[in-house]
Amino acid sequence: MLRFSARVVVVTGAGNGLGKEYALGFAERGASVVVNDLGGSASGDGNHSSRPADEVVKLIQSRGGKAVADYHSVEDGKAIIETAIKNFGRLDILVNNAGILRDKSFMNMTEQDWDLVQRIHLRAAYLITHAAWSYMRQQKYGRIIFTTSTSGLYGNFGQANYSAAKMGLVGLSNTLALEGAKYNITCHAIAPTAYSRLTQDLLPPDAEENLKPAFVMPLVLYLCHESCTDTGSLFQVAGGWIGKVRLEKSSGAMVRRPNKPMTVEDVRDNWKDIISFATPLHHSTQAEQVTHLWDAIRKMNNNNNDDDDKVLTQTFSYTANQIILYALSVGCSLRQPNSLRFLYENHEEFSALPTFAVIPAQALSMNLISSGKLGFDIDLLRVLHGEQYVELFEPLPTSGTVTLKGKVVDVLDKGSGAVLIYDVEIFNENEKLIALNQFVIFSVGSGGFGGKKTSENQRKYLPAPQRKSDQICRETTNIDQAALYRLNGDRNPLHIDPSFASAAGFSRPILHGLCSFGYAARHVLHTYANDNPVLFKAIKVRFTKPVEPGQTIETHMWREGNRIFFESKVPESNQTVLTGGYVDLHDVVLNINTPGTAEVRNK
Ligand SMILES: CCCCCCC[C@@H](O)CC(=O)SCCNC(=O)CCNC(=O)[C@H](O)C(C)(C)COP(=O)(O)OP(=O)(O)OC[C@H]1O[C@@H](n2cnc3c(N)ncnc32)[C@H](O)[C@@H]1OP(=O)(O)O
Repeated sequence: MLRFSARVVVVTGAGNGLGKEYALGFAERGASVVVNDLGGSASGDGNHSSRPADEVVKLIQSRGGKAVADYHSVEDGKAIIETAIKNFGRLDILVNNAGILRDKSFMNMTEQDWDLVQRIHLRAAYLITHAAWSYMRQQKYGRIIFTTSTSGLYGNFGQANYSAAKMGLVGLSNTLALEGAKYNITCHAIAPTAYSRLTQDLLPPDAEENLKPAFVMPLVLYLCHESCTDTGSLFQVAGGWIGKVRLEKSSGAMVRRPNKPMTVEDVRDNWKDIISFATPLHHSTQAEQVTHLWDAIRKMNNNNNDDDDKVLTQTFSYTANQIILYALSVGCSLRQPNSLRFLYENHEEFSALPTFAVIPAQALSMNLISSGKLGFDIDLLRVLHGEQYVELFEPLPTSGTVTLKGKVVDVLDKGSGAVLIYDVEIFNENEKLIALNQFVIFSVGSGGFGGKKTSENQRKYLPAPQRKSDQICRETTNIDQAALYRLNGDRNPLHIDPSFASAAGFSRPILHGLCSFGYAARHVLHTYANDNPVLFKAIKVRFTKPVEPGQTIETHMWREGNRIFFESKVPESNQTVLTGGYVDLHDVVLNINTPGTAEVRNK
């Protein structure tokens, strides 16, 4: 049982409804409670009375609990906090609950209606929280709840003043969560719906039974318990249902073009992308949204290099056939029910596997070698695929013509070899950037030329967490896997010709790195996204050892939020072949209920 012994709680507006329920709940679990209530009317007009607060205090005391009444207006926030300090010597929890309504259509709303609601909800929450803050900071502990409303989140006719004040509280809670973090002060906003004197005229007849304040109280108590260290969240809660609410942003569009004036027509022409939620973004911190913005600006500015003779541009056309061939070549099979969408062009959700993005990009790689833009000659006998990064900005089209722009990012001297890093961007028919690839190619024995050793432009691979993997997916490749995969366009003889493979130092032809990459990506997508390609955002991996066709790829996965770390092993050789891998998802949809269960789909 979660207890609040030795904790001191202030609940504002605790004479009735939700506030009363919170006060009773805290007291029952051992807290000392300041029951604040001015005893005013729902509109804030008329006389005040000490009765509501006194009755709640009496009820608590009759049940053996500890409580004192406080009759100050929430506008006297400091005085309410002093009641807690004077009576109980400290303050741990503040529940901002008091409120009034002055509902009127916006047309008829007076300045007084507006100001009073702002004062009681927003300004008073500032005043009382500010008074509590210094105590909480000093003792390095605090739990704060702000009461927002679905009227603010979704709007509500006749509540312009209330909606505005309630959304103000969400912003206040978000920022205080950040400022309080290092002092162990957590802040949350809740949007409750409950039957009370404030809402009785607005709710349907069966609301009293189904929307009891008692169905909101347990969430507030849990958020205020010392064991709950989450902070900065917004919850909707009513009738026993609780859900977290977050902001969602469309993936949007960079409508500005390098060195061109930005016009109204640019906005009109990109409107579909600006408002499309096909691949929504969820930024949980300011830093995430700033990074996203600057990435978009940087990408746009980089496109300025169109005339740069280092950029290789070409188009690539494909049909559903290539989408299906690719899916088959990285292990998709009708044995897996969810794979039909990748294998059948008439399936209603026919889609490209997200890692299909490497196929157009690979076509450009081959031309890069012959274009002279590398600045040096490549010997296919020496090159091995070293690392790969793919990021999608929207799902790949299932047919059409895309434009590719490839550019060498850096050449590194690694001693035992040279490392070539190049980016390939993919644009759709509307010239929108839809995918980014970064290839890292290792040229064995070409190092020692005195070049730089690292590049800040190289996408970093990331080590897996130091714990046993959360999930494992295992699949055996076919002896003809490379023979099939090469039909996608990478006709490097290393993958089919025994004498070429032998000259390159291998006992037999090896699998394309991008083929094992496709398998591992499928494993993650299957396990954490229910094979839904729309949830895919980005992937990075390093190829550490070759895989031979016919061997098994066993992918170990660790989930950290929406990032899935992974490594792949080949049990037959007992070697780790892919390391430092991660897949970023827009959202996680777990496919396997029991953590750690191996999903075996041997052919
Ligand atoms: C434009 C051209 C287009 C051509 C496209 C053709 C693409 C395809 O057809 C080719 C393929 O698909 S090949 C198949 C897939 N790849 C493989 O099998 C490679 C497996 N990896 C290896 O064998 C070794 O890691 C190996 C050999 C890569 C490196 O091993 P070592 O030499 O033992 O290196 P090590 O001593 O471990 O490290 C030395 C420095 O190199 C860095 N490094 C290591 N592995 C790397 C890798 N995979 N990618 C990038 N860098 C890598 C290390 O970090 C180290 O650098 P530092 O000293 O700075 O830490």
